[in-house]
Amino acid sequence: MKNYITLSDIDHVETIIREARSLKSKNASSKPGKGKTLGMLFFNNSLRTRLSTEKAAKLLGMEVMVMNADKDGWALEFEDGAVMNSDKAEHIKEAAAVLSQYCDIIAVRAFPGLKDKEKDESEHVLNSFKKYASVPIVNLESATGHPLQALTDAITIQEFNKAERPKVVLSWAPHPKALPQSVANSFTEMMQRLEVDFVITNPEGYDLAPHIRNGVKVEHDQEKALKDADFVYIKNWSSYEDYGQVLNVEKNWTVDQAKLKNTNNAKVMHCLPVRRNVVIADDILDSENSIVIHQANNRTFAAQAVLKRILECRKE
Ligand SMILES: NCCC[C@H](NC(=O)CCC(=O)O)C(=O)O
Ligand SMILES: NC(=O)OP(=O)(O)O
Repeated sequence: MKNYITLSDIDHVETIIREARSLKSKNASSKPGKGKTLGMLFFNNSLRTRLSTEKAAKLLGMEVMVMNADKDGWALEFEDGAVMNSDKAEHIKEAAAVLSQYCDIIAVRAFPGLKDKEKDESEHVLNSFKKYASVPIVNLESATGHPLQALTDAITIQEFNKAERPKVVLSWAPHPKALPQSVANSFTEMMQRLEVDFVITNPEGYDLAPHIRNGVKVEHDQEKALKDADFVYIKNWSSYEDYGQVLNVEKNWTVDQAKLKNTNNAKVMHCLPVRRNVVIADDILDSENSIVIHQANNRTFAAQAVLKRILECRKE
């Protein structure tokens, strides 16, 4: 694996899930990261991604440097040929080249602006790092995807699954802020690569991008969609059609125990952080149905499997 920017960087999803689970089950003794440095740049807040990726890198023997790039670094210019006489002090060309001398892998979190669809879809931040850095790039959640989260989610579903072909439902939930589609996008892409029956449920106006859905069934009736579900993944995202907007939704989409009634005693997942009683009710989060804490733990092993692959590829 050269980079981990989108799920398409994984050839065989089952193999890397197996590897992550095996890393989880034993204390890694080999340290393929010895003498190597991971640099992590955050343009947005994080708890899990930041700490689980740092932990994963250290388990592999790596040194880790973390920077809150939005607060502590120079404001970066990404446009080629820009006349930098305003607020941007440093160009990505220099920043990425310099970082590549300090780090063996660069990991970046950069959410979408949610104003300009084309700009967000071009993934200009991640792709500029890829273009101007000379080391591998890892996506820590970008404008359109969160592939480390999706790998975590696949591991978690496999661990809890009892059915031959489980029914997995991605259910949109309300949120006061406009959030990225990234988590929902990567989860949707990942589910298409697993042996599951996958359904998305969201209000009208909230359908994910057609190239992400790729023919996946969208059921606008949440109750219908949840019927017989084995796993319910709950997540808010802002509108794709009315790009980045929070639309008026009449029905109550918050998931609570009453809504799980017709499921197959579904396990409930969320990437976290979750706003209690807006996205998911307390009566789920504090119940046996919730596997969100277990899921968050798997972030470490997903990151460990990905970093290990990248380190091994660099050695060849
Ligand atoms: N990586 C996990 C989720 C990150 C982000 N959530 C948030 O920004 C929530 C913030 C809040 O609840 O105010 C998202 O949905 O993509
Ligand atoms: N799930 C996740 O990415 O969490 P953080 O935003 O806290 O990193």
